[in-house]
Amino acid sequence: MSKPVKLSNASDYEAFLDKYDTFLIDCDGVIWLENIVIPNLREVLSLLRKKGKNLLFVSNNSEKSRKGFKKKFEKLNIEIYDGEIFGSAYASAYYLKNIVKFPSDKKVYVVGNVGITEELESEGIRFAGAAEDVKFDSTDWTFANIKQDPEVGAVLCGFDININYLKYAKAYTYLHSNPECLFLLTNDDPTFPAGGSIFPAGGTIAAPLITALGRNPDVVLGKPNKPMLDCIVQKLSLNPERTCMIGDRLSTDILFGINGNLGTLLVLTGVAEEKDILAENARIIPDYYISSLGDIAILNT
Ligand SMILES: O=C(O)[C@H](O)[C@H](O)COP(=O)(O)O
Ligand SMILES: [Mg+2]
Repeated sequence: MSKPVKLSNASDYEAFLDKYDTFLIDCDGVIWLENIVIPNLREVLSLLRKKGKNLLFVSNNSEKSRKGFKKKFEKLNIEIYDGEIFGSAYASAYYLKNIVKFPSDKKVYVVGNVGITEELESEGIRFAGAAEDVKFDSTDWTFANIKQDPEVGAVLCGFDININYLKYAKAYTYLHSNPECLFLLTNDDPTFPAGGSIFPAGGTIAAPLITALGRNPDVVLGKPNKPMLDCIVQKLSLNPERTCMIGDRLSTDILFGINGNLGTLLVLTGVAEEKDILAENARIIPDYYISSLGDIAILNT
């Protein structure tokens, strides 16, 4: 397997940028770590814009809708425009509406937060669960109180900071009692970087359901999976040869780029480390890697 090329000086950066017109840029671990912007990232993004590059921010983070992401970009003072964000919550809503053609008389039961429900709303898809099942009194708990909504035709599971047993119990009953009920995950990342460490990510939330049901989800939307790429390709006309995926995780971002025949650049500011790609048994290898996307800012001087 060929070794990745390390980008480490101004001429490497120039040659790399010249190869591509469009950059699909991951967020957590590339642009920011939680609420801390990676050093010099703003400058690099404005350099890419000055060079006329197309930018699309492609994140598996389902906590935020496009609206929520836009607010975060603005709060962190990072330039952003409508149509430049594609998150896994939006991919899920887009997929249900345009690929599944989810019936308007059905609802999606959501194990997740406002990012998912805002995107379902934006695509006109009805839902249950999410915020309405956050608070319940466990002292009065009885399984007899788990009532099924007959309109639920899919369960969509993403990152959920308010996950609880009630949500699992409801999601399970929909999926167990109705083999037609679709089981979707926004993404299946095992971990994500934040606060100087890594933490369980959106992909861990569905694990109890998978165990209880004894089956995997029907579709996982986020990177590296094809549905996310199909949704992006259906919306924008991309020339894979002139498009590069930039990310911090091999099993999602870099594999996504490889699966889509895109160029790939791994940054070392998030989950993956240099040893992961240089090891003899490394399986997912980017075309390029760089310590930080912020390093490219030296081209501004
Ligand atoms: O499950 C999650 O929420 C993800 O691990 C995470 O936030 C990934 O976001 P990305 O790196 O794709 O922006
Ligand atoms: Mg990331």
